Amino acid sequence: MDSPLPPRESARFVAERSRDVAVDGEGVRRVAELLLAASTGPALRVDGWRALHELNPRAADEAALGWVFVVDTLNFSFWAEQEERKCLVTYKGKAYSGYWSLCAAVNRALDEGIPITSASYYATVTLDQVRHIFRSDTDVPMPLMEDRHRVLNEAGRILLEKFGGSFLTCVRKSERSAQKLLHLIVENFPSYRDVTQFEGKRVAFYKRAQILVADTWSVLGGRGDGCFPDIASITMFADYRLPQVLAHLGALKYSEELLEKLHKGEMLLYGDKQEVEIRGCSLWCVELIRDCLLELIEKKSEKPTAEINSILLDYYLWDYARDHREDMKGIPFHRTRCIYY
Ligand SMILES: Nc1nc2c(c(CN[C@H]3C=C[C@H](O)[C@@H]3O)cn2[C@@H]2O[C@H](COP(=O)(O)O)[C@@H](O)[C@H]2O)c(=O)[nH]1
Repeated sequence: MDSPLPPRESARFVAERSRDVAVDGEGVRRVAELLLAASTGPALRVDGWRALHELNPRAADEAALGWVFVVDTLNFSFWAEQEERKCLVTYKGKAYSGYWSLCAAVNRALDEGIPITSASYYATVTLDQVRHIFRSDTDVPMPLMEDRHRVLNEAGRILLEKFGGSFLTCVRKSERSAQKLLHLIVENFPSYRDVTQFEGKRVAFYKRAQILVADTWSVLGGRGDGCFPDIASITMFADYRLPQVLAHLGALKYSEELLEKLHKGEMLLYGDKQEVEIRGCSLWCVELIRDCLLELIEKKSEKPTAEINSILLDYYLWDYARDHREDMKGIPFHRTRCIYY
């Protein structure tokens, strides 16, 4: 079977043919201007990954990479049916929701002496143990618990068989190429194969594989095994939060028909035409924002504190969405239940 279009080309293909979602040029420019103001600050830097997020590993070693691998293997589908009734995990006195509830549960397990980041453990962890490790403080469990159990066993078994149980071994096989690491991940780990089709073409957004490469780069601070000269070839990660914040900021526009569907909370299936249009246009939108931002920086002839790439823009916008949850209430996110994002 022919290999799918890579993420950036997939996004361009979808954006050029999309009918219910469109990138707004004026909105793109406004977001680029918002990011320009941040471009000299701590946020748009690889070190922000650790500095701005207390749950991320403090170290930059093999264990920290093991943490990143297991977290990104489970980094999907945290949205709650009802916003006011959701999974919460309290860690060191603070309650975390969504993606952070996953990180809090992993850290809580490690503190309880459960080796949840060791492949030899999660390759054979049982469903009951997974339910205990990712238990919620509320009566609302983390979504897709059975899928989480299945992908954990699968990823653990493959990491043991092919990489001696160490994600660092997989990273070193990439020989410091982000693209090679991306392909090692999707070729070896089936749950990362975020591939669908649009108008007869196979398209790949590889959301969890790309964020795994990005988090590998981040946890290693872009140094040593994490020094990827081609890291700028990684695009934003097509999840359900970025489209929402891009629509909120006016860079993405939905058709009336789609907006009505989203407001009603209707589910979109993974691979539905409109779901692919939302993800593809969001990815393409961030590529255009990056191009516009680099032009603005050039004009201001202000040297950015560090290299600006789509990963850092994504992280910034994802954090922005977290910090502006209230303001974004009027803009619905799309509801898809899957293991890919
Ligand atoms: N585009 C993009 N999507 C991201 C992330 C993250 C967290 N990663 C970084 C963030 C801080 C650390 O530095 C991590 O490196 C999670 N997600 C996705 O969001 C959804 C969960 O959202 P909510 O329900 O609100 O928690 C779900 O699909 C999850 O897969 C990101 O960064 N970008």
